[in-house]
Amino acid sequence: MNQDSDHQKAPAASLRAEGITCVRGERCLYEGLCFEAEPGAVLRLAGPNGAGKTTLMRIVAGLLTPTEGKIFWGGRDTKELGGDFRADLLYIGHLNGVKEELTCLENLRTNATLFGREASREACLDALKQVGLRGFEEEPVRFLSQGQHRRASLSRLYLSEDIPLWILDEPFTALDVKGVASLCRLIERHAASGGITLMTTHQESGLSTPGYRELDVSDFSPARRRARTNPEVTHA
Ligand SMILES: Nc1ncnc2c1ncn2[C@@H]1O[C@H](COP(=O)(O)OP(=O)(O)OP(=O)(O)O)[C@@H](O)[C@H]1O
Repeated sequence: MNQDSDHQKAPAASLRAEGITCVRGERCLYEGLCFEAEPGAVLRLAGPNGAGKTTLMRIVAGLLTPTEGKIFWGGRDTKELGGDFRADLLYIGHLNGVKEELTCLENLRTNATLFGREASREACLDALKQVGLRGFEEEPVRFLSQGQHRRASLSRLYLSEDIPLWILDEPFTALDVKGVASLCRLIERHAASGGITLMTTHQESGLSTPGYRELDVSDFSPARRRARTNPEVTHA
């Protein structure tokens, strides 16, 4: 656990997507997509490139409005919850979200401040140690390798174990074997304490937690739906 114990863990809530339809450009990615994730769930979004996994994570995080459908947190519409929902989630996109010109330590502290959270120097140093970046704390992020960039971004998780919902887009990309293993352990620990992780990855991670399951978003594509309702249609 991180040593910054000031943060109270928010009460566990469940996450539910109901009837999500999303049209991007000319294309309908999915229709009537639904899922429910209870406390302790690790839900991996699966599907081929372009199926709409990132899009769905952005919809859940409130960064994108679906064509139809709603997201519920603890049974309440996240649009109505607004800031109360945003305070309960941490979103790490595949673009890393770190400022190149800032050092690893400055990135962590600035990020915490942006989200209205306290993060002592000691807690930040500990988080950097957890991701193997001890010794790089004063290094501007632009001098780091791709995998170290990823680690700098993921170090935020170690300061966010009390945040109940993690949304992680391709968190394992560029990580070495040890980095993948320690991220798996962290996600498993988050789940064991009632947190929910919504994530996507194209690589097998070896995540092992009772709440792990997968949702293939392409199962909700219009072509698949048509094939289900009319079994004569065998291909998209
Ligand atoms: N801003 C946008 N405007 C229009 N279409 C977009 C936009 N962003 C993404 N798309 C389209 O939406 C579709 C889904 O993209 P998305 O990034 O969600 O897929 P993905 O399943 O995460 O793919 P990958 O596995 O390659 O990361 C793609 O066809 C993409 O071209």
